[in-house]
Amino acid sequence: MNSDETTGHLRGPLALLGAGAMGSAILEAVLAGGQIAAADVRITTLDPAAADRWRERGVHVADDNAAAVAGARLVIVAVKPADVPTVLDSICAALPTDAAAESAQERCLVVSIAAGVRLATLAQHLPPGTPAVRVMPNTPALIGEGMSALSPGEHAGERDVAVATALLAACGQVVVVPEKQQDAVTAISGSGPAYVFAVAEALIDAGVLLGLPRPTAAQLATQTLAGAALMLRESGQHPSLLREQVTSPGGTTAAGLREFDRHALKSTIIAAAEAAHERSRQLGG
Ligand SMILES: NC(=O)C1=CN([C@@H]2O[C@H](COP(=O)(O)OP(=O)(O)OC[C@H]3O[C@@H](n4cnc5c(N)ncnc54)[C@H](OP(=O)(O)O)[C@@H]3O)[C@@H](O)[C@H]2O)C=CC1
Ligand SMILES: O=C(O)[C@@H]1CCC=N1
Repeated sequence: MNSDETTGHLRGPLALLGAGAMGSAILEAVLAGGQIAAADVRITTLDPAAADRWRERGVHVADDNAAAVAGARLVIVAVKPADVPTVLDSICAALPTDAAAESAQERCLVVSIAAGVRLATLAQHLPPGTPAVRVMPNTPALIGEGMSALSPGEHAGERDVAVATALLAACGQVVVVPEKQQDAVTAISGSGPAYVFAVAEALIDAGVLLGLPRPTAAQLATQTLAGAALMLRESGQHPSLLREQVTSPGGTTAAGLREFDRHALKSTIIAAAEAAHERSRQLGG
């Protein structure tokens, strides 16, 4: 197997195909958590500056995707959804075939984080029997505060799920969901950080409009979002209850929240999630 069940350490080599925003965030988290050593990681990138930065960190930058995955025990596919079939086709010959992977030690688990791309599509472009897991992570993985939902494919066993879970636990919280829920997950936690950052931007701009210096507005908005999010998580209370505690009778919050209702904020957020859900379905073809 490719994870130590007692320590959660991953056994390399690990290949990361697509060291962009999300792939890099996962790699940073796994390296920071000590789940794997940099020397056990291979990446591919066309960006010479990024290649130099990773090399300085001790990560091996392979010449191409096939070279990166040769002998790997864990492959993370983090390219754009449309590029997944081509990338898988390019590594197929470098992966163990079902017959060749005689022991669990030799199995190579493929983890795809591509939005919308279904397990059936992964299977079509991988050697028969290759264990695969579909995952939807999010960028707070970079600081170990991510949310990942994973769905195991037909050939992924308990040990493969344990390996994927060990990988993603370095990034934050992990849940296992049926694949049919992945488009909804993408709409909520995958895209969710962007919704929150958009709210942060609006709150900062509002502070500036009301006369605050921008750095002060940014500090107030950032700590308010962080504090509220932590309170929500740590109290376990329903958000409506926490909102009521802020809303003094006849006070400022009620006046502000009335504008949320007037401009249909809740419907807007639901519509945004529905649009993201639909886009995830489209990306899956
Ligand atoms: N960003 C996010 O919050 C999340 C993203 N995802 C998923 O992660 C995947 C990547 O998204 P994101 O990180 O945002 O996108 P990026 O564009 O930042 O990353 C994609 C990376 O893949 C590289 N790449 C392109 N073609 C190849 C190839 N043939 N071989 C190896 N690398 C290649 C790109 O290099 P170059 O730029 O040089 O073309 C780029 O570095 C997507 O499938 C997305 O759905 C999932 C959850 C959240
Ligand atoms: O925007 C996207 O398509 C990716 C998937 C979820 C977050 N970012």
